[in-house]
Amino acid sequence: MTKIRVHEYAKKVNRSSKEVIDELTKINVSVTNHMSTIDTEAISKLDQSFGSKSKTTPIVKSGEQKEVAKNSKIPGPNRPAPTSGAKRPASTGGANRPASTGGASRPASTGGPSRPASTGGASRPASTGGASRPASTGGPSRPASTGGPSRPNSNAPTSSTGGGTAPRPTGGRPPQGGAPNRRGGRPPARGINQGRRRYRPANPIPKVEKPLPEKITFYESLTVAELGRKLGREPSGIIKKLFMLGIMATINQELDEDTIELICAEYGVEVEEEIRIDYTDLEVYFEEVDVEKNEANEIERPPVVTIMGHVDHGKTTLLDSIRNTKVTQGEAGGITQHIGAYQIENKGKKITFLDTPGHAAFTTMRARGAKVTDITILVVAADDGVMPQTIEAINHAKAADVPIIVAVNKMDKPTANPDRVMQELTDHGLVAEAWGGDAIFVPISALKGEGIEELIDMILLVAEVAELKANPKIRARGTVIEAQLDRGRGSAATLLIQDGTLHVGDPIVVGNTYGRVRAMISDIGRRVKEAGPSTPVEITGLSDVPQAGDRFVVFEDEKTARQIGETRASEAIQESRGEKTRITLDNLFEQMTIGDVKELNLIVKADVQGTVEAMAASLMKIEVEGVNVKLIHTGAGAINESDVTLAAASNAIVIGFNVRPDTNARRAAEAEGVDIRQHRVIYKVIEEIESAMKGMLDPEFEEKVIGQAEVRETFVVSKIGTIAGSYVIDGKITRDSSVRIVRDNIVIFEGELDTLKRFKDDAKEVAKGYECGITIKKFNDMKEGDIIEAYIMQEIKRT
Ligand SMILES: Nc1nc2c(ncn2[C@@H]2O[C@H](COP(=O)(O)OP(=O)(O)OP(=O)(O)O)[C@@H](O)[C@H]2O)c(=O)[nH]1
Repeated sequence: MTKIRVHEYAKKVNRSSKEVIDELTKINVSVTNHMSTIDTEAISKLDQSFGSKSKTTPIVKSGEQKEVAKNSKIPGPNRPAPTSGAKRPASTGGANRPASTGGASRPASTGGPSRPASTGGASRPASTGGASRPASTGGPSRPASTGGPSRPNSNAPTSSTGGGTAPRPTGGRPPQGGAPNRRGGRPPARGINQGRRRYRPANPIPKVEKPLPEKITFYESLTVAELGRKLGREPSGIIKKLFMLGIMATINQELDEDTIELICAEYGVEVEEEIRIDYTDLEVYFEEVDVEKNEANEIERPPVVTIMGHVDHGKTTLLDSIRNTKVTQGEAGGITQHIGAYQIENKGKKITFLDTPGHAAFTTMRARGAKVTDITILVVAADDGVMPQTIEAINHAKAADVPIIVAVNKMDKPTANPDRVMQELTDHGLVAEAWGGDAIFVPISALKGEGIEELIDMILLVAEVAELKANPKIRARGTVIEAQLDRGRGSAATLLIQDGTLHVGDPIVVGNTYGRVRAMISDIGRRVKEAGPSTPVEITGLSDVPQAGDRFVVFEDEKTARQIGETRASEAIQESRGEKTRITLDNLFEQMTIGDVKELNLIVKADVQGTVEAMAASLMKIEVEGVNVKLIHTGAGAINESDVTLAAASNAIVIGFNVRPDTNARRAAEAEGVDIRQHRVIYKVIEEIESAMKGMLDPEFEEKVIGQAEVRETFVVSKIGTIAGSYVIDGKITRDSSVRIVRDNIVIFEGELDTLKRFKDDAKEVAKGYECGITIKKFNDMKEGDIIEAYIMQEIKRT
């Protein structure tokens, strides 16, 4: 036998390594620890000493095992040396033993065949291994194996006994035979093992818990299992803790931030929520500017001014007046371009004016998250005073936290009463400096150009106080002021650069579209190569038409711009689809007829954003017997495939004003059966939509003339009235028809037929070529020659 290690031997004899070491010490074999090797001599000595004290296998508590234990005390010659690698296959234990008789019925064990050595049952050969005892021995046929642990060194059977030649008899014993013994046990045999340490391979090793991390991070939420993994703890432990906190959770339950914090606090672990930046969110780049503001590179930037005020108070006149006095003076030869904003220069300082007066545009932009305006000019006509839209404008400016300069206009008018304006504005929190407040009031006459200089001075003053700064050295970012589809140039968008400098050729993402700045045109129609902060420029080169108020950001390279642009575009489609699902009804018309709510979903596309808004406003005003118009999507630009997809899913009609569907859209519309209406005149759109809406109304009735009869004679009968003796000249006259009396091509009466008779009998109907007597409800003035036109109201579907 070759050398084996102490622990291997210990395992073999079911002893602890320590016991073996002690025994070795007793027999003067020096070993250091359980890994020390022992030689054959030592092994045989140990065999001898352990042979008499050998344990049974504790795991197998069957009678058989006990028997083995007994047998093991008798080192028989046939006891196999514990060298075999034969594993003990799993089995049902003493299945082959007779249950009822237990050991008693068995022949004396001593007469049995060779037994395995002290390894007990474990060393018994497998029944199929040919190592079993020969059946002829008449010995108790032991179960081949009992499910004991496989023992690497368990003995090979004593093949000398002829094992393997005869199959092990199994049939003779009831399969469950071992069970009662197992349960009932054999106390005496069991006693053998009393007081001995047992080998318990199944003993759970006390788990050493991993040290807790100092800190964990998470993004948005974690499931119990994920939190367990992060903490290095079993989910069951976390579930228990949650339970103690009154939260019933399962392993896959998502835990919110608070719960995660609570659990981590229980473990004394710090938590931090990860912040992931969504690089497709353009706002990120605006915030980035704030964070990365390099003051050294910052320069003063022109203020961006919006003019607001009540209708007819002179906003447009003021904008024109400023533009005319300042732009044309400074930029000789320039041709004013209406690109949605313009810049003036005064005493070396620039001011940018947004060209769309009124707070609607201002608010639209703000609603899109764009803060563009630095200063608001509130135009109040001195002869009219504060009006509803003046108040609205004040509120909008206040909500946006934009300083207000009051331009008291029409001062040239004899009826001008600036004091009244001041007085009225005081009620709205605008107290003039002269009255102890801090609101700036400038009396002007937009028409005559008076007071414009002072107004501009005030704008510059307010701008100075506001310390408006920007860094021209960074990549440009800002907001779309206007966008439209230009026939020759494609998508054209006026951008207001709010930070950085925009160059021709810059890769840019604008709203949900992207591209490369192909050309830039200034507000005076000049081609420019670059534009700095607060400058409005019209650019071309975008893949689609963005919307007013969309943000734009220039990227380092075109690839990034394209990726971000495309992602944003597809996300926008997803979003609109999501919204559409909420408002979409599988069958709009059906829903309308059954349901109380009647809605017509519309998608409006036009060449210019302004037209889109105008159309949207007109469409929203349409009222056809309680049917509501719902604009599910609007935009400037050609009707594209995504519009059609949206329409198809939401049962919407697509209206194109001055725009046509592109090829893909046309194909999709055909495939999906989407109705695209194209128009060039707004009222036509409205008219068509109205008729479309009528198609959704409850069924309408239409008059259908079914026949005509000519009055040939009249009879006046008391109690009945006038009977018209008539001849049906066309179609038929039915008793339930409505009638109109036509005399000399003029309808003189409309009403109901009362009686219809053929001779003396009532008739249901009288056909062409027959005579009949007709009386009409509430009409007796029939005359010869009158035509009685019979008609019915037929249900029709209005189109
Ligand atoms: N007398 C006088 N009339 C003015 C002055 N400013 C504007 N107007 C006149 O007032 C009318 C309305 O002026 P707009 O500039 O169109 O007013 P608005 O506020 O732009 O009007 P909406 O665009 O309809 O909101 C026009 O007839 C102007 O000529 C002014 O300073 N003095």
